[in-house]
Amino acid sequence: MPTKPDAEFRIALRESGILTSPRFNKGSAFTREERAAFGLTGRLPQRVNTLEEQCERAYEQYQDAGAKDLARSRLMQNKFLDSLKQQNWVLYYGLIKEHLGEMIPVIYTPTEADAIAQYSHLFRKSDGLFLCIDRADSMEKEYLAQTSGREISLVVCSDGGAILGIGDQGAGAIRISEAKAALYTLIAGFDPSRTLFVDLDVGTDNEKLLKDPLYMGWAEKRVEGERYDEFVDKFVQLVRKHHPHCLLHFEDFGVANAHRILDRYREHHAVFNDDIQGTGAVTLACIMAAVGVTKTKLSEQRYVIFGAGSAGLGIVAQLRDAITTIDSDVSKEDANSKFYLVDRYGLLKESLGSDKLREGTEDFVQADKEWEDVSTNEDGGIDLLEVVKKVKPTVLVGCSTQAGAFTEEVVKAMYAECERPIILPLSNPSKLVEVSPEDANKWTEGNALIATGSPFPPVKKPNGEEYIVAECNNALIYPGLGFGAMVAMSRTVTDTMIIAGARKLASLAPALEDPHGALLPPFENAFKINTEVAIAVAQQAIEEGKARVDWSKEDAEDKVESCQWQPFYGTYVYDEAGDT
Ligand SMILES: NC(=O)C1=CN([C@@H]2O[C@H](COP(=O)(O)OP(=O)(O)OC[C@H]3O[C@@H](n4cnc5c(N)ncnc54)[C@H](O)[C@@H]3O)[C@@H](O)[C@H]2O)C=CC1
Ligand SMILES: CC(=O)C(=O)O
Ligand SMILES: [Mg+2]
Repeated sequence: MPTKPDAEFRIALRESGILTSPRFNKGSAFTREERAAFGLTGRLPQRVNTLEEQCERAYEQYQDAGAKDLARSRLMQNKFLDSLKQQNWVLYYGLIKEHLGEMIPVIYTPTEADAIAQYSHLFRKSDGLFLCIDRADSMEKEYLAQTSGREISLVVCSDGGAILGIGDQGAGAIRISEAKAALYTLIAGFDPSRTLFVDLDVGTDNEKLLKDPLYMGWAEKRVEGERYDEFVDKFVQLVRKHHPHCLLHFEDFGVANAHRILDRYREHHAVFNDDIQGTGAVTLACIMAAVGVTKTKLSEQRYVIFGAGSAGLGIVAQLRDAITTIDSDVSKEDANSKFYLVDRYGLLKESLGSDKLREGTEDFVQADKEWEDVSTNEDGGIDLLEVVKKVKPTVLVGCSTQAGAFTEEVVKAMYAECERPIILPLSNPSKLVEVSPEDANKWTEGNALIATGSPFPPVKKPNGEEYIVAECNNALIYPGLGFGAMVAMSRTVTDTMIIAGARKLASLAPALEDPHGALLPPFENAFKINTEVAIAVAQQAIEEGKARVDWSKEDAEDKVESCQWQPFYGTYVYDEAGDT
């Protein structure tokens, strides 16, 4: 039947049935009334588009498909893999598993950062659950519409407040939740049909997005304070009510919200903040491997952490706890004194005052009188270079989003006092790295022990040997941490469970066998590594009495391996009463 603009169709399809019908799908053009009538409200981002707007977006994508530059062509590979995932999970995961080292940078950092920044322009089809603060009253209905009848063992959510190093990306949050969930499947074996990824849309303060007519999220300023907390709490309680045993993973919340939310729920529920705890764990493993090379102890290092946000504070907490638990003769106060934190106002010191000193930094704030002899900048702050000169750090970690902040002067000042400096520029994506591995290697005459947050090619030592730069990214460990907690049905995710996972990862570092080797194993081996991490975490949960299972530590290996989903087809038999 020819269609007129005002033609009416009576359609029996609903929910994913209509979204996957090429004949009847309207995507983001479904009106609010249609979304309600066809069970689509939580399945689409907030904005309703016209066909003209959809054509504008599609035409941009069509033009991009012909682009020749590397970043654009990587983005096209990312889109290709997306569409493969929408068609066939086994093929998608099977393909990436076979080319893990090559494709992780395409589905994750750095390319995913570009895909997120352009989410509203690249949008084709929605996956995942979109919960908007503007519709908080219907949250349970929308949640159940996507989850009822499904067993959910993992929920990954983000409010988009601080995605990777690219800041507030509003509704682009759905993509970081999706990417992190996909890595759980790929690297640890979470069954994708039991995972849910969520955008908690509370608005955005990103002016570019707010002004963009194609922006797909709720185009209002970010809601903070009580209303925000109530919205997040409503969501957490919903997950606890309907899926009490599932792991709830928080990703890329802004720093203030990230810590508050984690602290609010960590004692009562299996929640995990990847930027705080996952980054802490992988960095701990990396530094454990590095001190293995320098034949020193964690407690013998002096640490300068540049960027005291979610990642920086997570790293400090994890290292401090590891120092006191591994070197048991070190008190918490002694351990605290080994850390020097530098943020946007310079060294964290008392005189910055409470408005510039974030909650959670109290243990590491320096007394001004210890720093009287050090020159200050025009704002009275103490810059990184001065801190490095005075502290003579053995470990320098960057999680500041400030590209190039580890200048030649900073790196050389560190090297002047430390034969094998441990330099970890962890900011993502690659373009935000605090120092390129190539420069760090050159400025230390090949003596630095280096790892980065995003993948980098090997560097050449002065003797011509190649040095593999490890990728110190939480994705190398969070899938195994979460899988171990899930298999053990752990009530909570404790710091000691995380340390158990980090110790396992550190024990697999190539640098332990060969001091010229990488500080962490490569992503190509991520599945095997995370299986071992998961076993260690499940065993620790049992030992601590957190597990809710009737099997013992010795069974952990079998239990973990038997629960892992892997991309195999199997044989299908037609059965009208079948359960899928
Ligand atoms: N490699 C990994 O596994 C991970 C890396 N990251 C990366 O670390 C970076 C920070 O992430 P989050 O901690 O989540 O963000 P965040 O926003 O919580 O923290 C960033 C911190 O850097 C500080 N900062 C900004 N400008 C600065 C300057 N000029 N000098 C010193 N400090 C400055 C901010 O005040 C803030 O405290 C991002 O690039 C992110 O991609 C984050 C998590 C994991
Ligand atoms: C790796 C990660 O979680 C981040 O950059 O935010
Ligand atoms: Mg993150």
